[in-house]
Amino acid sequence: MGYAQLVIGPAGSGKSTYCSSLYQHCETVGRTMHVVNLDPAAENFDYPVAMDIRELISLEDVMEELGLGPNGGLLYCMEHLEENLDDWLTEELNNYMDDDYLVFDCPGQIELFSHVPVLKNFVEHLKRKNFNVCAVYLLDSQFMTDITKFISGCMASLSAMVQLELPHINILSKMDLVTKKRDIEDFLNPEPQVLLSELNQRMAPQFSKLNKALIELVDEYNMVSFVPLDLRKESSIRYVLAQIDNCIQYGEDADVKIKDFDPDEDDD
Ligand SMILES: Nc1nc2c(ncn2[C@@H]2O[C@H](COP(=O)(O)OP(=O)(O)OP(=O)(O)O)[C@@H](O)[C@H]2O)c(=O)[nH]1
Ligand SMILES: [Mg+2]
Repeated sequence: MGYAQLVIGPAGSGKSTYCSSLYQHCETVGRTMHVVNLDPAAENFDYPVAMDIRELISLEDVMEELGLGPNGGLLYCMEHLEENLDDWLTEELNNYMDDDYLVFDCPGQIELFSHVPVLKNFVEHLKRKNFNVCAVYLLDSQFMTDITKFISGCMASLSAMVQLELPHINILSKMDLVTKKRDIEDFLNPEPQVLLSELNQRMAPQFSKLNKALIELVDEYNMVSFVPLDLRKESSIRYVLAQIDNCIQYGEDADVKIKDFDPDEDDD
């Protein structure tokens, strides 16, 4: 059994920075994990790249040879990845062993996890290869400062949740940029009634029915739980990682193994 995080979220939400901070954290605590680059447009990395989509296909080539723009080119690259799951990905995954922990740094184009099936098929492939996978959805705390942005962030996260059908953890990134902690707290543990009245204040009266339906949706799916992440704090990274590990049952088998090798136990 392998373990994997699929790190997704809008462009610039801090996915690659999160991956590299997570990598450093794991180094510090003596834990092995591998970060995989799935962004064909990425150029600079703050983490050692364990697997790299750019070895399969280069965005530059695609744009040049097919005359595509950056976003169309990216979709082409991802579809190419989808077509190569059985050979390229399978071969790459063969380099990893049973208990390995992989973190996939995904591109930020939102259509990848809301419209096209590539990530869904990618995840299905990982599952077939015996990986426990969790979606880690990053949302920039800077976009959580008012109710309309909050709702829009929730909807984007929900669309990924519905598409991928994975255990799903929402993370509020860049908490170091939040100066007024109280503004954010309203959104970390929101009261549906408070959200609704704020939303009604912002929107014209004819939206009140829609507002009610949206808040009910957000409330019922219990998707409003965002875990704050402040990369300056080791304790914050540790907490986020523990939540995710729990989600993919990482560490549960390890406990059993430690027991198996208990030196104090008689092996008669
Ligand atoms: N202050 C602060 N800035 C951050 C943090 N995380 C990321 N950033 C900055 O936000 C910008 C985008 O970060 P990335 O990690 O590249 O974001 P990304 O989600 O990988 O972006 P794409 O791959 O382009 O979608 C960079 O300028 C980062 O330095 C954080 O925790 N705090
Ligand atoms: Mg990135």
